[in-house]
Amino acid sequence: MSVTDVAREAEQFAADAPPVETLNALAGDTPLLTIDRLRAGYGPMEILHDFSLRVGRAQSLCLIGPNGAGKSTVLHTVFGFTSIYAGAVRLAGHDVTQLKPSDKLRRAGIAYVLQDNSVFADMTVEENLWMGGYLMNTPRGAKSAAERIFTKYPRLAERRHMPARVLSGGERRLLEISRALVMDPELLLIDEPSIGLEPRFIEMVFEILDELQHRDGKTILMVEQNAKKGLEFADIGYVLVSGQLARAGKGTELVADPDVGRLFLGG
Ligand SMILES: Nc1ncnc2c1ncn2[C@@H]1O[C@H](COP(=O)(O)OP(=O)(O)OP(=O)(O)O)[C@@H](O)[C@H]1O
Repeated sequence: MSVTDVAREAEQFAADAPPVETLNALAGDTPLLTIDRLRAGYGPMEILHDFSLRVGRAQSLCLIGPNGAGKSTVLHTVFGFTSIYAGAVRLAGHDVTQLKPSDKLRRAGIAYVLQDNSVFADMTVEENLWMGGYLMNTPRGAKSAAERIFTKYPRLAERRHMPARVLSGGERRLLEISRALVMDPELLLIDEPSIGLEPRFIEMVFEILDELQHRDGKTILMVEQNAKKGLEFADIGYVLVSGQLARAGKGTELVADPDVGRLFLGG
């Protein structure tokens, strides 16, 4: 099948959006994040069209889909980086649609781990963590949060006085995730956790995410270019095509779905 055929078939796939009842059933009785009929984009350019999403407390949801489908734009929108033309974003029933990113972090308990390498390379590991608490009222709060994280991740503790630039790729990603944990968020938005990492570090990152979800009760909304890995990890998978929701199901069910496999998991 040619690339054009795949693209055409993926578009047809998108014409069949799942009903909101399916999204509700997947998220269970206590949705933490609810997105309803969202239209959002950048300036005048609408990227997400009538997009809805539900993820329950302490659940994980992975967005997959072709390049440019708008997966990262969903995360940008939840965090407050896009223009929202219609629809609503709610966290635990509270409307957070128009909250700015600093308030998402400080008041709503949403943290965002960016796709790009975002460590402050010339700062130490410890200083990077303190930066995660820059919105706290006192530096002491950030410092004690950093100590909590060092107890949890000895790998970072052993390197606390080293500049972040000397860390391996996996350690950098651990530091980025940890920095987002300083404010003790309830919802973690993670863009491409495995991008650019060697296989052994990919496993490490997914183990950390698993622990955050299942031990610490964090809710995770992520985008993952390694779609199979992301769907195997997540409770819920959504397939996004051209800014529209094309399919939603349990992650493991989507991995086993032959259409999803052929069109989005490389066969
Ligand atoms: N900050 C921005 N300003 C303007 N347009 C943007 C911005 N970020 C993304 N876009 C556009 O929005 C569209 C969707 O991009 P997005 O990054 O959300 O897709 P994606 O599904 O995450 O893609 P990929 O898998 O390639 O990362 C693209 O056409 C992109 O050019």
